[in-house]
Amino acid sequence: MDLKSKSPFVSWTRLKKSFYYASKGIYHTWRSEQNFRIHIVVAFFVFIAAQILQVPIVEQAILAVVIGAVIGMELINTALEHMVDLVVQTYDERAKIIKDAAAGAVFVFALTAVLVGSMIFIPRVLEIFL
Ligand SMILES: Nc1ncnc2c1ncn2[C@@H]1O[C@H](COP(=O)(O)OP(=O)(O)OP(=O)(O)O)[C@@H](O)[C@H]1O
Repeated sequence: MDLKSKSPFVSWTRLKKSFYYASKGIYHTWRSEQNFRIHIVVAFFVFIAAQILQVPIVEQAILAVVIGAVIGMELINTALEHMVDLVVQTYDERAKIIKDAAAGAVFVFALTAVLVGSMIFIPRVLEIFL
């Protein structure tokens, strides 16, 4: 076997390409999905609030994980919506189930993020006002 033709352990060109395509997917979702834009803006303000309220780094990491999960799930939801639209051009009950279940998954993640955010922020905000 020709060893030179073997692909390297890490190809920087391929790595750069995959980052480029991933950023295109994120940009497309930002342009087309209102919920995605809302999640990103909320994430930004949560980060600012965490700095102002001096939330400990471990709790900030937990916030980052739940917010990242919501944003990632929104991207998967967008991919699924496009996949369904590519395959199904007419009304189909199965298409409805796929889209509704994917939207439901985003909703569950978003509710979890709100719950975690409330657990972290509400006691601190109450401490300021009470
Ligand atoms: N081909 C289809 N067959 C049956 N129901 C569909 C179909 N396409 C969409 N639907 C229903 O319409 C809803 C909205 O679908 P749509 O593709 O507009 O997504 P959306 O949730 O509005 O996404 P977006 O965030 O892009 O606005 C779906 O959740 C589903 O219930």
